[in-house]
Amino acid sequence: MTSPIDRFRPVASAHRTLQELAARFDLEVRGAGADRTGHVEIGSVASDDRTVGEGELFVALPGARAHGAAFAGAAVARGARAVLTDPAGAALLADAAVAVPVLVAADPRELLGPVAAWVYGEPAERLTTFGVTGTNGKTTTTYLVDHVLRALGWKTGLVGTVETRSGDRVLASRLTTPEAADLQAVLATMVEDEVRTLAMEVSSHALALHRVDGLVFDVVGFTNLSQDHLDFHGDLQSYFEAKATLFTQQHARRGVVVVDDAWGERMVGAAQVPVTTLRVGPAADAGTTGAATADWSVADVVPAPGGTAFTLRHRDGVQVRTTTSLPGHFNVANAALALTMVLEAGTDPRDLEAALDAAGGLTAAVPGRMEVVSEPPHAPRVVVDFAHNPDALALAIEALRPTTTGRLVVVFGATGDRDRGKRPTMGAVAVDGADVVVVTDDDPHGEDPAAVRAEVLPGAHAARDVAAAAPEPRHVVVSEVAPRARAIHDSILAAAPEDTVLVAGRGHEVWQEVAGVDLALDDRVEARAALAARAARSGPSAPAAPPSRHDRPQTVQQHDPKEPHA
Ligand SMILES: CC(=O)N[C@H]1[C@@H](OP(=O)(O)OP(=O)(O)OC[C@H]2O[C@@H](n3ccc(=O)[nH]c3=O)[C@H](O)[C@@H]2O)O[C@H](CO)[C@@H](O)[C@@H]1O[C@H](C)C(=O)N[C@@H](C)C(=O)N[C@H](CCC(=O)O)C(=O)O
Ligand SMILES: Nc1ncnc2c1ncn2[C@@H]1O[C@H](COP(=O)(O)OP(=O)(O)OP(=O)(O)O)[C@@H](O)[C@H]1O
Repeated sequence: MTSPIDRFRPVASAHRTLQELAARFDLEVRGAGADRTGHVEIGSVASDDRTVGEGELFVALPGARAHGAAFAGAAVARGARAVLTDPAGAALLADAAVAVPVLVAADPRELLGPVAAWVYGEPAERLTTFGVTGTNGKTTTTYLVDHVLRALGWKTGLVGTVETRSGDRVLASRLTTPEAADLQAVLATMVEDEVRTLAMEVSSHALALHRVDGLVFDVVGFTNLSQDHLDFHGDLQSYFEAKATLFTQQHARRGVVVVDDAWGERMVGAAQVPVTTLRVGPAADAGTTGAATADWSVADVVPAPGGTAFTLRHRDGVQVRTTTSLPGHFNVANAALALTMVLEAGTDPRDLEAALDAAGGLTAAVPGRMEVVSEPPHAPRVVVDFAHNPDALALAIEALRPTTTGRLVVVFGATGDRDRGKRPTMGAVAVDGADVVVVTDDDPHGEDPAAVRAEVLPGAHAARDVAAAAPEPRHVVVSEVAPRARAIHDSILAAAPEDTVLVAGRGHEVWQEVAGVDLALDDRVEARAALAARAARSGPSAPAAPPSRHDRPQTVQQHDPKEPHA
């Protein structure tokens, strides 16, 4: 039976028997056919019944919304030959009299990765693997690692928020870091596709939920830590601790840590694997602040044709000079981290510099990350970015300020049903950096969009009043406009050609979840429609404006990459 959810799955696999599986992982066997496990072969593993194919092991996990055992019957109907579950799941299956053997473990979530890796023949061992964690910069750094590896001539694989790629084959991602069974199937597919390297994002959710168990990365990287995801982790310390588990022998052989913030220093202290430090420093003093104490530092950051040039220098004198086309000082940090990770994997710095020279520098385009939709002189500069927490929003604004000759306009909202604490702070940081702040909706999910905006606005209003009363007053305009497409449209139409309009928070996303329904909404599409409307307004020779959807959002099927649901 074909899978209703697209995913990578290897064509061939080791075909282990249930008897071998039970012996290898010390599993109790119950249920129908428990005495014939030596004759039952499994070729692949799934933890969601909607992805099950013929001859699979279905791992039924207890979850926040359901117990996977509730879907075991459907999984067997789709071809599952056995079920692995916990004692509670086994009890449910005994009642349901499921017609296949049931393997029982105390915590099958912890076993899922190692079991899948074993079934697929430990594919990660045949790849050079890079894992990136941190609050901001995972996607960008992962793309940059991939870009560097390709420049070096490797056939590469990539796993992250935007897409999953095995060589030239691409699927849109549902989670930033896939569930363990799906991840191991991706790795096995990459081995079949003769991919040699993996660059992958590792979210804190993935670490807490054992999605990367069974995978030991050759090199892991840490970008930074700031407030996000506290709805899941509770507090920053727990969030940090989840990230820190990546820097243990269970998950990594060595690590690279950006030590620009205190969390980086703490990560070095917490790491249980050898760690190399990288200090990029703030834009003003890159390469000087604390550079002497870090293994690698960044120096000589200057504007260059097509981007920013910088030197990554080891304290023993070895260095690599290159350029990145991605705007913003934080992207120099992402680029430096990507280079350091590749160097830590054993690449010769001279080979790296030569490969980057031949490739024209770090020119990776990252969808929805500081993506420039239009440039002056005839239209305002419009930039779509994924910044959806206070730190990222502040840095995205800061990155655009030096090159904005007019007003800096920021259109953004906060996510519903997620970390409420960051809402007023986002309002405040937007006002601190911009001239015009338009508060709109992000993904409201199940929350009333107006109620989410009402928690962002007090932060914006308070910061606006402080700015107006300062010795050198700034008069920031704060408004509330919804729905989001209207906010984008109105802001672009109102902007002067010398202004910059930053549309922040949703980046590459193409669905907006409102009251449990996903609406088609792509900030880049809306921005282009508004730009075309501007062009049509300013002269008869201008191209006709495509219709904007801002008054009539289209209802579509469920799928939302940032806050996905299975
Ligand atoms: C907190 C969290 O991450 N939860 C994820 C987790 O949910 P859960 O364990 O509670 O599972 P559940 O929905 O109760 O279902 C129980 C079991 O039944 C299975 N099931 C469920 C329904 C069904 O029809 N058939 C079926 O087989 C499920 O696959 C699961 O194994 O497993 C589910 C199945 O894979 C995920 O959909 C769900 O993602 C939730 C919805 C989610 O949005 N996660 C986000 C927050 C997330 O993980 N984000 C990070 C990135 C964060 C960032 O840095 O921005 C990510 O790595 O993507
Ligand atoms: N090194 C960085 N430091 C701070 N902010 C950054 C950094 N890199 C990117 N950002 C900002 O964070 C946003 C998200 O970047 P990116 O998608 O690369 O990070 P991420 O860690 O994958 O995010 P998420 O976990 O939310 O998917 C960008 O759009 C940009 O505004």
